[in-house]
Amino acid sequence: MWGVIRQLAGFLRPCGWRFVLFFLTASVELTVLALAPLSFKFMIDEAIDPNNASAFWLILAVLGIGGIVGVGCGFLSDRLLAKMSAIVQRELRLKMFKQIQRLDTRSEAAGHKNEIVSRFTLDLPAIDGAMMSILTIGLQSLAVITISAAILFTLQWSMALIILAGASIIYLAPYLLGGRARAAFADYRKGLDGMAGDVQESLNGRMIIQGFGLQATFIGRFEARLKSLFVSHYHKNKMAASLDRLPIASLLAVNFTIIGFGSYLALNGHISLGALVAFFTIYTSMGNSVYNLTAILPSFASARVSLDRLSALLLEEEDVRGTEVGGSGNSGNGLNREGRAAAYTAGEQLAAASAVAASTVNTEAEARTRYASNVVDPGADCRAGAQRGGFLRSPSIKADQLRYAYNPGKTVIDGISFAIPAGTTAAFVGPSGSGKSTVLLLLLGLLRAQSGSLTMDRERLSCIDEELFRQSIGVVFQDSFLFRGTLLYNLKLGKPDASLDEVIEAARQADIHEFIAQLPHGYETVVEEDGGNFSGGQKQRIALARALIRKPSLLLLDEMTASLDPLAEAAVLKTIRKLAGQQTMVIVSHRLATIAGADQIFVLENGQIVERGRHEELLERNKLYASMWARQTEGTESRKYVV
Ligand SMILES: Nc1ncnc2c1ncn2[C@@H]1O[C@H](COP(=O)(O)OP(=O)(O)OP(=O)(O)O)[C@@H](O)[C@H]1O
Repeated sequence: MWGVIRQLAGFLRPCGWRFVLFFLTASVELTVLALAPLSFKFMIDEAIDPNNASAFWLILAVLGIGGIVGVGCGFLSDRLLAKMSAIVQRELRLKMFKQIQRLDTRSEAAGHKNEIVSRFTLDLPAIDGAMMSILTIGLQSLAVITISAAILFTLQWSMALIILAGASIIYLAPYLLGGRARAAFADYRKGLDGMAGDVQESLNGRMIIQGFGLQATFIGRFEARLKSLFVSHYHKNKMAASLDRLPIASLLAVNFTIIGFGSYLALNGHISLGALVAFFTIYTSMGNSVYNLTAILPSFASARVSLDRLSALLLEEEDVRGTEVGGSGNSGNGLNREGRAAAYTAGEQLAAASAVAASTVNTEAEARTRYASNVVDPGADCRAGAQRGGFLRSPSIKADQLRYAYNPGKTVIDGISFAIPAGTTAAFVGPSGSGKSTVLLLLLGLLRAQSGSLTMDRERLSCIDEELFRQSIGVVFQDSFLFRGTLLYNLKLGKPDASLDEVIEAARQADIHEFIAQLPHGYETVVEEDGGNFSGGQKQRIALARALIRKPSLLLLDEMTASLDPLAEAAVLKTIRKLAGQQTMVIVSHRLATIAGADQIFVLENGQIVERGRHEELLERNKLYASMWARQTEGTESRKYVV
């Protein structure tokens, strides 16, 4: 519980003066609330019993003024709390969103999209709920209990002692159940993630499900999911109810003891009637507070699980960066410096991630750190006064003994070396899984080689400012994702300050302007989810225009014609051919017709370059490339639409 409170307190840091003011106003309100029952003692013993009217009015006036001040402070603290909750959620949402932007594109965490989404929809609200509970019910109850306990001790110490002993018993059950409750909450949350994944998958794949008549299979699978979710749901509810019920039972036992013992003391003249009434009133409000505290325990257990899940994602990010830190140097490395700093801040804020998360995450973290310690530091000796910005002209590229493995022991890029002169077109081809896309991600700086060096214009990639570097390159992936918004919005993502003329010029270059111009809403046409209102070829050309609008000095194309029909492919290739020679271009493709006109072709097999040269040279060599070409052109007319 203290771990959760500590972490939540850390989140409140951005609230600054608001938190201090909240604490002050809440303290005034709570002191008034806790002292109010004492007025009964004074009213009975000082006013009613001795029949003293002036004491009566004085006590009433103090009570009234105290009430007004207390309520006023209460209103103010409510407003402050509302603002603080909104601030904390805004900060956490932003932090998480930033983390997602930095996630290694191929990391395991990035693959679990539903779990990431549920961090926003389930975990952040759970954390908000716990924070609100602590700052309202929790704070109020604690203040009332502390002040009441002090008053009770001054009124009658032996009864106060019994009450405190009773209060400890009330917390015993939740304490003992805590671990199991946490496990039950985590299990249920995981089940919900799985269910969300099923729903999303069945929506995404509905064409295949319906086309293959798989509805019954998927309903069956969902029923199986619901069956296990039912068990974890029931278990979670049972634990939450036990956390609720056991304290009530203990409270009743303590009540019984207090009523009996208090009345016995009054009966024998050990305490006054006023003191007895005050005692019971104070005890009742204290009992309520004790109960209220126990009632928020389930939200603690839930918040604990949510904090663990948040930490796991943030630490996952830190791990990935950790590999990069090892892999790309430290102080001299401009790339991702800001990202690492942010990851560290986030890591610090959630540093005290619970033992549960820490144990699972750390095992992997340790493995990665050990792995990363073997990594060469290519960023350690950036040239003094080196060009740190983006490229003004097309860069030359040189790779020397590049080596990369996603997982320790499984090398995917196995010591490759190549040189691509400025302004030329190079292609990486090879069988599926040979490492083509990995090379592209290395060139993009989205992955960092564990050893070897990669230079652009003789400057190490790790020395080049990441932001400026990305601004100078254009990239088109096989999945040419279009975002929600208009076509204009999607095209301008490549260059937010582009004028309409620039947009049209890029669209013309990508051979998509004519098509857009004849749409009823032209560039203002709204893109449906997943670009559903455009064909694959149209999406590819829109994506190409998005890349071209920034006039990139380096253009990277990853399997961009793989999912196109021959006609669409021919159109896109015509566009690419026009672009050849204008900038350095790297194309990754397993369709050789796409790249046959490239200045250099590198043939990858099992992460190694096994052949290199121009199309004709490779055909003459009559090895892997030639056999791939023969297989792809077998029975078809030789494809002419080459780069
Ligand atoms: N995130 C990842 N984690 C672990 N291994 C990965 C990951 N991504 C790719 N790999 C592995 O790395 C190897 C190279 O993958 P890559 O995607 O670079 O190949 P490719 O030549 O582009 O394949 P394809 O033509 O099928 O797209 C493959 O064996 C693949 O299974």
